[in-house]
Amino acid sequence: MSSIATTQIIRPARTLQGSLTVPGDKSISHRYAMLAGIAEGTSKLSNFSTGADPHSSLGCMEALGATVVRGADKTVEVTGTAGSFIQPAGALDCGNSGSTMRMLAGLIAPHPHTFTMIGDHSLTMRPMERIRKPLMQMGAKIDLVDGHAPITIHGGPLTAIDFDTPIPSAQVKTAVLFAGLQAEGTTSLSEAVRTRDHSEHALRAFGATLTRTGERLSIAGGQKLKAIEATVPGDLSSAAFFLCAALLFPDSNLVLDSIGMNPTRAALLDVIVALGGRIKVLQVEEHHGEMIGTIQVNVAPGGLKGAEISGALSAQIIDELPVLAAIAPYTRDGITIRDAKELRVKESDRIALVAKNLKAMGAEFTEYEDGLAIPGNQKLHGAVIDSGFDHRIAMAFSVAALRASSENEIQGAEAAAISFPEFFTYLDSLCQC
Ligand SMILES: O=C(O)C1=C[C@@H](OP(=O)(O)O)[C@@H](O)[C@H](O)C1
Ligand SMILES: C=C(OP(=O)(O)O)C(=O)O
Repeated sequence: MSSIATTQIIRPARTLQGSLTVPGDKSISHRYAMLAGIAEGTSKLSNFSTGADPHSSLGCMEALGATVVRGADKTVEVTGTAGSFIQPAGALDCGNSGSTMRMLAGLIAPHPHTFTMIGDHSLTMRPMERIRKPLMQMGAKIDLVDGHAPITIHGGPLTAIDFDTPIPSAQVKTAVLFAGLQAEGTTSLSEAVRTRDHSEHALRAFGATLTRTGERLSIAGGQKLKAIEATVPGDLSSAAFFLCAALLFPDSNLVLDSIGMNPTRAALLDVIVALGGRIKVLQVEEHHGEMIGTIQVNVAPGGLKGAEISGALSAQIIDELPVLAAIAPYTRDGITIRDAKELRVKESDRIALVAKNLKAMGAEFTEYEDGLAIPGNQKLHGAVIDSGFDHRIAMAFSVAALRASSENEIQGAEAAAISFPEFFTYLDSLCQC
């Protein structure tokens, strides 16, 4: 994050009421931006994410020869390169976005150019060997610096592989699928944990054929993509902050419309119900394979219970774990999170930062290498919160602050703009003091 540091004061609230339309899903926006950039024709994307990260992907597509027109009302038109990226004039700047760097690496590796991919300080600390390995197996020549960006890709023809993803990562899966789309032969892969399947839906929407046999996904190389018109569903990972905030007040009532409810992304809703939240699905429809719905959330009369989150579930709600940890002290039985070591290599070490900020607010907890155990029934006080310039930490602790006994100061609050620039405005309008 390079913008000017800002601090937000969050005061304790009494309730949360109202309805909300969150901006377009970050994961889907990345994929539509990239596939539109390689497709033939002009894709018209509505409700594109307002977060800085998917705009990093758009910027990279422009550098690779696509034309991008950003409309006023969250519409983006991308005229693609019909399968041929150009040699970019400079480095591809992925900003703060792991998704951009990892997924784009697979998309560009088959092209006969030399690419350099760079990112900000946080992105430069994140592991990139995980994409180098399968892409190298396909024949790509990729240089990293000690396992990290800057990444240099000496692009050229790739051949198909059979790949078993060792870590649950939709970004790695996507890098392999995007490379496989352009490789010689049929690439297949299987995942130990089934991660978000937006890439599979997006590839099909742009005209590619993908097959699934049991847990194995296959994609034949040499397929050409065609532009689409699409509306990006609202981002459930952004909505998560408001869903969890609503759980903190017995008389809250929140309606979320046009929200993405893809089953591989929606496990948070099951956790909320297990915790004692009530979710009513008011309407649901499908668009390009993605479920979009309207939901209403409030708290059941018994209040919030507790939850144990581990195994595949931790991978499926990895981005929502910080906010669940932040509300854990206010539950009755607490929340335990295990098998979430990946949190340590996100935009920050999210386990360490959650621990630091819970401690600052006076909470008790146990920190593990792969998670946290946070007892319930605790009273938290105001503190200075260190976001670590990590968007999800800034927003998670803004939610924790709503039930503290005094105001909290969120330092590095501008990080929210990475995925959800409107977050503080919406929080202000929905919360009643
Ligand atoms: O595919 C995606 O859009 C994402 C996958 C997850 O990362 P990993 O693939 O590293 O698990 C997630 O944390 C990230 O916010 C977005
Ligand atoms: C981890 C995240 O994103 P990325 O990996 O794309 O930086 C996130 O948004 O929480």
